[in-house]
Amino acid sequence: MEASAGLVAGSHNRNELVVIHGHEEPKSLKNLSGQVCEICGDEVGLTVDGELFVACNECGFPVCRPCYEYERREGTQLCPQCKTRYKRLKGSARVEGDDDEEDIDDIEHEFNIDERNTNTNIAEAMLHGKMSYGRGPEDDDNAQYPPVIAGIRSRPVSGEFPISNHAYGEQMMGSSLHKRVHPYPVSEPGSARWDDKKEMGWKDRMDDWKMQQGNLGPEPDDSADPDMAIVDEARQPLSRKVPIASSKINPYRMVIVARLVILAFFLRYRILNPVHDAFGLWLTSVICEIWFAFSWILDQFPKWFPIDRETYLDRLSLRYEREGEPNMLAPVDIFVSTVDPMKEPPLVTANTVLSILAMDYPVDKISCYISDDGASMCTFEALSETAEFARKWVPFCKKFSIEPRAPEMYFSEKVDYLKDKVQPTFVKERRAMKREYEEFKVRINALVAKATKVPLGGWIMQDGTPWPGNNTKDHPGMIQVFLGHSGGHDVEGNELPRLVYVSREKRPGFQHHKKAGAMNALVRVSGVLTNAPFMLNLDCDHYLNNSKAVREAMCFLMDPQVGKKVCYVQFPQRFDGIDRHDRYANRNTVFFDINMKGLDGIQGPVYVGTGCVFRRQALYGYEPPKGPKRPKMVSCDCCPCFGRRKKLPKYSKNGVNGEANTTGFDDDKELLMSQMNFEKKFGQSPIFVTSTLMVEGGVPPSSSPAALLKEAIHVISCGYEDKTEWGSELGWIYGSITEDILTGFKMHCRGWRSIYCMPKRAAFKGSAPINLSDRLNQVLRWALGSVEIFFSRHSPVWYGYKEGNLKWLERFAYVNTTVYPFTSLPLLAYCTLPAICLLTGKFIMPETQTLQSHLRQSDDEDFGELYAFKWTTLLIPPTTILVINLVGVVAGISDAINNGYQSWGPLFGKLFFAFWVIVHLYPFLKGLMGKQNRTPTIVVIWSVLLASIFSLLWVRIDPFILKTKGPDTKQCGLNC
Ligand SMILES: O=c1ccn([C@@H]2O[C@H](COP(=O)(O)OP(=O)(O)O[C@H]3O[C@H](CO)[C@@H](O)[C@H](O)[C@H]3O)[C@@H](O)[C@H]2O)c(=O)[nH]1
Ligand SMILES: [Mn+2]
Ligand SMILES: [Zn+2]
Ligand SMILES: [Zn+2]
Repeated sequence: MEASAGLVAGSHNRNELVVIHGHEEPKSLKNLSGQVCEICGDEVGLTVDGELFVACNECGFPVCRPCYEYERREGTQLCPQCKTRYKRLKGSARVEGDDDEEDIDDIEHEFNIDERNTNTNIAEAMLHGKMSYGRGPEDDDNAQYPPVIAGIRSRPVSGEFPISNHAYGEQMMGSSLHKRVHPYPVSEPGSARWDDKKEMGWKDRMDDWKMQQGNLGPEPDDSADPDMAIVDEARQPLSRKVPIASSKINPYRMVIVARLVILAFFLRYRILNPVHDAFGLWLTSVICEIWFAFSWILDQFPKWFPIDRETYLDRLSLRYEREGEPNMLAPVDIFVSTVDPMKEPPLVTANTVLSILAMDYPVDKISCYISDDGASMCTFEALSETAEFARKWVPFCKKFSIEPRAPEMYFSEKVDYLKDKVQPTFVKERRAMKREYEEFKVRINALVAKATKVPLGGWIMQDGTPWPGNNTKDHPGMIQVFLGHSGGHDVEGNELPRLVYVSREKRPGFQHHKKAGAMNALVRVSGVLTNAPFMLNLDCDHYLNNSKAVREAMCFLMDPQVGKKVCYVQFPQRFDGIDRHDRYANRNTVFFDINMKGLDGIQGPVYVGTGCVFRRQALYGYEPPKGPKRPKMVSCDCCPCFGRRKKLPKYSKNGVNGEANTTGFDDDKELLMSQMNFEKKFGQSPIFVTSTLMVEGGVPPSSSPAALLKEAIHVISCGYEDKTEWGSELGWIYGSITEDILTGFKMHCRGWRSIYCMPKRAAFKGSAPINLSDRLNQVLRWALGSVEIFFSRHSPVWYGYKEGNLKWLERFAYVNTTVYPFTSLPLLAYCTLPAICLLTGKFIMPETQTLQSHLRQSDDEDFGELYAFKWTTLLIPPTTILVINLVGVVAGISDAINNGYQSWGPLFGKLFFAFWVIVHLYPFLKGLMGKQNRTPTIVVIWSVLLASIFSLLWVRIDPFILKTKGPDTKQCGLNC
């Protein structure tokens, strides 16, 4: 336990827990066994009878008793080698799910009950901490969350509040001098496995290259040449576009075209053949069909050029993290938004924050800003606890390069000790850390439990002063800086990233613009405090699942060739805890795996509100740099602003034409004028305005931390945005509850491009609404947001033609995202039509006889032959569908007859849909049957053939059948 001593310092209640897991064998016996445990490296030890302890009777894989107990209790419950389920051995505690009774003798039952009781009170309470997602398998659905308040550390609130410079110090100024260069752990054992291949690829090539050199000459010159190879490698592009193979995409394109042609003919026919005795029905249906056709086109065409991308993290590191030189990776400010601690549990937010603080990036270059729109003391205190816990958690993550770095998810994943064992102390430290985390959870849950009843007179902070946010709708702005350069180090003495709590001022009568407003407040606070050139935006329930995600983004944003025109890098939204069937379509597969890739091939993916790394300059309403892709070196060390002026053409209305003024400030008046202009746009904060001029980021060296904090409070005051361009041209754009679409749209209109980045290991993961009403609410909200945009001045239908920067396919996509909710109306109408038809006996299609005569007419036309060919081919799909459905109906009914009464229920639903389709195709069927001699035989043959193939395939792969029938047969096999 010495190795983890540092990690557990200051904790409590450990005694009981240690006993549970502790080694109990007397020392003398222990030394006798000699065999080493393959999990922890300790001796396996002997049993009470003096025999060697054997955990697995199947293969005898050496595992010591504590490891065995732990595995049974909280691990995989399997032997790491042969994967046989561990049996319960003499003297070991019962574990939920134990069904192997054979090895248990009765004498031990009493003992087990006792031990179980002592275990439950703390360990189980901790395991079952309140967490609405990512539950480990040890949590069952009815788990009660006892409000365990015992053992809560009394923790002094650090520094004064709301403005505290306690945790602040001089890190603002000294940010360019890196105290600790944190090299990218290329060769660290166990460093994230998912991209080892890429790393190895490069290393292999280096080795190959060295080998070749060695073979060529007797004495390879190993001083200069490998360096040259590294330099060459570092010069290579940081990412690559991987076009989708044309063999893959062309069939898809052909289908689009084919459908388009069919659609055209279909509509032509529908329009030219009104049904006179049911004109209203006909008109309604035709209008609906035209709308469906239109929205289908809007949806299809932006998918025309999908692309994939590949990143080279090793080159990024070679280029910007040279050994012996300061780390040149760009700083990143991370924004996390949260509102209501009851709906967005602090433990979830804490996990997000911990995953951010532990990310694989130089610590002095990341700052995490939490926006608390709920002004909740619970969130604040939880964050303070989180900062404290991060001191242990962050070094643990980095030491063992674990993934993911959100503890809840990490501990809910099982470890395979044979594969994952990287360092001898890992197993023990992991267990110690798990315990630490469980204690942390108890503390957070206690805070939440406390927060449910507001005391009379409001909340009081630990130092006795009232919480400034007691009135959530009327309170001052609050900022607290945790961690960071002088704010405390981790348990190993290393620096930690800055963590900043921000709650913007709220006053009655001021619009706060929800998330967009919160984000804009963070843009300004971070501009004043750290001013990183890039910022990552996350919802509080989206944790970092891939510790290298920001590096992935930097492969695009910092690329000298493609980077300068990239406004943001969007990652797909992935979710935990979705049921296997994705009942509520949370996964949005088509959107995130097809549409977004398609957009990436045009002008870039839309911004989806979370999991996105922005270029700060793009949020400031600037246009991308024009001209050659490779930028000229414009940098100026003497002052913060003038290296920048060249790139400010949009803000040069008053004659500040950058092109002429690259060399520096030649005119003080001009400077003053532009300063005034800037304040009109950015608001009355000289410090913030100056920060906007620094392309490479950083804060002016002259400013004191105290002054900066004062200014930060100023820029989050509620009147700050009055008469500025915030929300209309700058930052997150207001005017819709789906602010994300608008924000990205504005950037694309200015000519920026965005990038879609899909690393193999999902970059971020969120928790999706897992109950129907939440999900419906969310979908409704998104739909309303889209409609808002559609009718606003920013509607993609009419906005942004003047500049001509928005590519037309990209515009299509944006129109589609704002117009799709309208589809619900014609869809509703269209679905009602069949019922109306059934009731009235009328139909939206003319009599089938008309259809046939009509077709003969067209034979006389110029392209008659082509048309006739199409006609026969076009008959195949509907005939196929018809036959499949008929087959389905027959099969379904006969199946139900065989299986008896209870299987009729689900059948009716299916029959309904089959009939639905058949009903739709009924006129068509009548047409086929009525004029049997006229139906080309080939059509019938093909259709029956296709239908039987599909039916067979369907029967074979239907997961429903597999699922329900599997266990049944097995059970039968056991019982009979
Ligand atoms: O006044 C508010 C309201 C919301 N939020 C935050 O905004 C985020 C999104 O809000 P939520 O209610 O969770 O909406 P969702 O529908 O779950 O979010 C999706 O849809 C939103 C609107 O399109 C996007 O902004 C989100 O990033 C995206 O995940 C959350 O982090 C909230 O904490 C605030 O900061 N202040
Ligand atoms: Mn959400
Ligand atoms: Zn062991
Ligand atoms: Zn085994």
